[in-house]
Amino acid sequence: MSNLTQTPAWLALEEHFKEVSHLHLRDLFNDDPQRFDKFSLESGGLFFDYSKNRITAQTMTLLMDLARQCGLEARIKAMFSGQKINSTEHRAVLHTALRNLDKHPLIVDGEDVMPKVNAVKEKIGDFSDKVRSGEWLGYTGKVITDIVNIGIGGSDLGPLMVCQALKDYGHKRLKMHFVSTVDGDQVMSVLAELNPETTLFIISSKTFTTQETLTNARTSRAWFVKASGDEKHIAKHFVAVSTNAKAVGEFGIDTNNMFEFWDWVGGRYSLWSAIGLPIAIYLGKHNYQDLLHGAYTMDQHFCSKPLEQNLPVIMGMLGVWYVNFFGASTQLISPYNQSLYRFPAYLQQLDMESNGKTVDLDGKRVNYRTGPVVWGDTGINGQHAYYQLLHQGSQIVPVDFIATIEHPDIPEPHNTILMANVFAQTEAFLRGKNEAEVRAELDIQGITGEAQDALVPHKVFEGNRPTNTILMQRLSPRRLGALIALYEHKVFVQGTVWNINSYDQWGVELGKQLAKAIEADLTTPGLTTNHDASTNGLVNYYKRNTPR
Ligand SMILES: O=P(O)(O)OC[C@H]1O[C@](O)(CO)[C@@H](O)[C@@H]1O
Repeated sequence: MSNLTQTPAWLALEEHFKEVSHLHLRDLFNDDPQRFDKFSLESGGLFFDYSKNRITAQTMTLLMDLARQCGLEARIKAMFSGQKINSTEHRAVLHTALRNLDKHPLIVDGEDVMPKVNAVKEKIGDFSDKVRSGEWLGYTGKVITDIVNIGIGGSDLGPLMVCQALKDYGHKRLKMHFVSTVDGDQVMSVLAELNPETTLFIISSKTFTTQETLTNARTSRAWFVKASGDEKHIAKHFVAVSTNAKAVGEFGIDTNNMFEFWDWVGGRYSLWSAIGLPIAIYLGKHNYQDLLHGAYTMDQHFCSKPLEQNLPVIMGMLGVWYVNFFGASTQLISPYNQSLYRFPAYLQQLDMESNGKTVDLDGKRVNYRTGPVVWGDTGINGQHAYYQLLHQGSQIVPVDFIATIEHPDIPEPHNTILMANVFAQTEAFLRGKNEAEVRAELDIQGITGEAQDALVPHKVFEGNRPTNTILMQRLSPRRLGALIALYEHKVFVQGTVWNINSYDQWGVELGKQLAKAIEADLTTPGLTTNHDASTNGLVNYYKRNTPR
């Protein structure tokens, strides 16, 4: 599919947009009492209400036509069956194999990958059992109390997000720490809290070449060896998760203490692999398995449901509708559950590293918009910060509300107030407040005449702002697994329509390359002159002022 904007469905959507873009959600709801029932569905324990979108039944029909004309169904099959859809790296994309609970063989390069997937899963289960039960002891015979995951990007965000989201299921003796940035402040503050006798470090890096991770790992190892007095104790306190056994060995970690994964698992899709080791240790292998099970349920739904009833497809195509036809450039993720506070950051990598591309699968520059800027924080904090712009600003920002019905052990009225805000915000985005309503309110307050006229334009809300709402009973491993897989597949759907490779990330390489060169400049005496004037100026300013 070479020219998306010339497909019959795209052209039909352009015409359709002219007919429906002025329609107001208030009227769409008034005209159709069944709208909520028509535009909501449930899967994997996630209830998804998409009725508050600027769509009609015809919009959905055309969006599904577009998905079909872009070959979505065949592409789903291609991914799940292990075809090398990551074309620039010649790799299969098989994070779904890691949660393939039906254990069907999956052939990559002539080999069934399931036996090795299951063997690593077993190794993770055994190791996590040992650490949790206290069988795994530190060099002085004490049980492990602190786990430090050292990794960045996909080797950090997934485990971090899940451990925080599911902390109610976490082992009470174990404290989890995550070190990602090369800013030494983070690693030094974490180390300052720790007792080397009871700390386990997990060095997580797909490539085992990432500078930030290796720098933090070396600092931690030096701290540990100094405290323990002997390198031989490393074996009890350092394990690695990687695809690169050679580099792990060179770093000084016994490869028996390495948990393997494979190049067909993308970094931002890797929490299902051994990168999930901290999750398994903290939550226990049964909860970890439940997380995988939740994702598997969503995989099954995604593979089997017709596009019209397929949650990730609907979600993905709604995103296409806003990005490509309404010109939305951002997507807000608004979880109303404090435990999900790193979920937007996790989705930022998932979505933006996947679909932040401008070149299609044939190497041609696209002539349409692709992935939006994904951003967010917990919703209730957002309401008191940036929601003003969402309600009355000049751009359209689609919002995903994510909320949980039960919050065990939280006293009322906290949850009732929280949920009231979820529903109120989605209602406010839908209906807004028109001039007549504003005037009626001001009349009641006794503000009339010129004073009223002056205030009215400021108090009017246009409404008609699109939202999705995802509800789940409670934030459990299964529900979270399904939620993460939902977003993974949504990203896949959009990447398919935009005809881009969602599984490479060349865009992060240039900065890394230049940083290496500049690092050398920073430690070379004398004036630096080999960059543009601004970069030279900044480097030289730094060199003049850095205390050495
Ligand atoms: O796991 P690694 O190889 O250390 O990479 C960490 C992260 O760095 C990136 O390659 C981007 O620089 C991500 O895709 C990846 O998740």
